[in-house]
Amino acid sequence: MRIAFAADDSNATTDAVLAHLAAAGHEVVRVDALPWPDLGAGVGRAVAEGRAELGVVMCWTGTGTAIAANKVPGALAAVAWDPWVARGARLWNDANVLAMSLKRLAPDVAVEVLRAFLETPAADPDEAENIARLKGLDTNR
Ligand SMILES: O=C(CO)[C@H](O)[C@H](O)COP(=O)(O)O
Repeated sequence: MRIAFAADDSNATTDAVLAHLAAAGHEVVRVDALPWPDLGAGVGRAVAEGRAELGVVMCWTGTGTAIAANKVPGALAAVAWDPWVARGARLWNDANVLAMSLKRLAPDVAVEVLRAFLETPAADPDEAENIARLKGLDTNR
């Protein structure tokens, strides 16, 4: 799968995420933009324009890059800090960008969260109406 990735810092957690993406055979599309609003929006655009199927953004908290990605119509970014939340973001929200804190998640936890996000299929059919409403908000701004 093609995964757009950007982070505004690097440490053992970002290294573990990138190592997992490579080991799992994903093609990583690096978005080299700074500061964090630009990198979040850059990953959002990469996904919304079809240059990547999913995106991963990482900043100190995960929140700023998620907010920035969510400014791009077609990008649905979710902050996740454990695998259950990451699975829910895919199943119930159809999220296509995962945002994680590079400061607060240990490397092994970040990889578990990432795996849950990547391995969960998008959108439970029971949520179709809610997800359509969510996507409709893009055009109602
Ligand atoms: O978590 C973040 C945004 O939500 C940033 O990573 C944090 O604020 C540091 O950014 P900068 O070094 O550009 O001031």
